Amino acid sequence: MSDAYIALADGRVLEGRGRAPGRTRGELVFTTAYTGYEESLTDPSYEEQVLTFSYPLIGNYGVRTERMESERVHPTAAIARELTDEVVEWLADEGVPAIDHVDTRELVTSVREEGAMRCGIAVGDDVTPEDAREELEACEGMSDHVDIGKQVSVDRARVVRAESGSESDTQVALVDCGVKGSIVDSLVERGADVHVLPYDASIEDVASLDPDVLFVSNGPGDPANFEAARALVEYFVGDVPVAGICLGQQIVARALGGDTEKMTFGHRGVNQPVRDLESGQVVMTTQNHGYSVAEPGPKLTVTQVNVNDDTAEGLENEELDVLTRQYHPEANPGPEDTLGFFDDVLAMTDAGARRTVVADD
Ligand SMILES: NC(=O)CC[C@H](N)C(=O)O
Repeated sequence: MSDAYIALADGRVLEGRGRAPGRTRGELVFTTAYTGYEESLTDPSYEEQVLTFSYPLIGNYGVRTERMESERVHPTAAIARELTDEVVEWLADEGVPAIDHVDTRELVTSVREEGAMRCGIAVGDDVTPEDAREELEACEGMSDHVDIGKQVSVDRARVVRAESGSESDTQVALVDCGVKGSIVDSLVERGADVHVLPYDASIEDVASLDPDVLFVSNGPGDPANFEAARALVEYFVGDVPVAGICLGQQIVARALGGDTEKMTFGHRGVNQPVRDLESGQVVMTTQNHGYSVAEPGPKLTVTQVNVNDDTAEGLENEELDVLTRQYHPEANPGPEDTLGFFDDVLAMTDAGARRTVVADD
């Protein structure tokens, strides 16, 4: 008898070793990241997903709060070949079921062949395969989580200032659809004040800030379920520079007449190659997404593509001041090739343009 079961939507039930107890469900996905498990486990984009690590040994560096991207663990469960006791303790404290001694190669190849799939998890001394199957039956598809933004966004607006007590000449209105802390940090470190707004902020909420940039964050689920953020982009584009990361890119594309689609198993890892179409340069990027921009629409140009599958990694409209990335330029975890994105975003603001003129003189 095992004490941990994973019931897959394809009908199979896998056994493992129970490390942290509980029953749950979610969309089964995998990351190939070999570093940054604290960042991944606290990335709000993993809400409602069961995260399998393809790297076999997770937890070697302990549990470091300074590496966390939010205040809690977001995947509903964690699976690895081997989890350290320290990571297991953290997950157990957070009430997040954890399983190891699983053949993660089998899980990963199943997801690779059949796509991200719903699964049910049951961990504990007296659980049965039937418990995991019950969880699976109750599991909704990712697109059915129509108000997933509410689960991960701030309840009310808050501001993070570059310098406490004084106002920066760059005010960013950041729509928090489940933002990673290091995205806010990346903007603040570059001198911007960041107003973190709820995912369903209104046009009036944004207008009252008179922002220099409208920034749509990363986040979980289907971009089609973020109607309020889409409406903000549609309203402000052309008057205010617009930027977005990951879910943000998808929302911006949808707002400007483009379309998104679900990928088979997505991109999750820290070595996804991306080519810039103008320079030809390839950079290594961190990624975590299951949807992609299938159609950029009439106003956006695809400026960067994924080398593996040609999906859109960067969108731009220079005249309208729109700049987005599908990958995670904040690189937490991951290679830092792409941090310049934040400089490029801030260069779209009036203050940024003034700085460029001074630098050019
Ligand atoms: N990291 C993200 O922002 C993920 C975006 C979206 N939820 C997707 O899976 O494609």
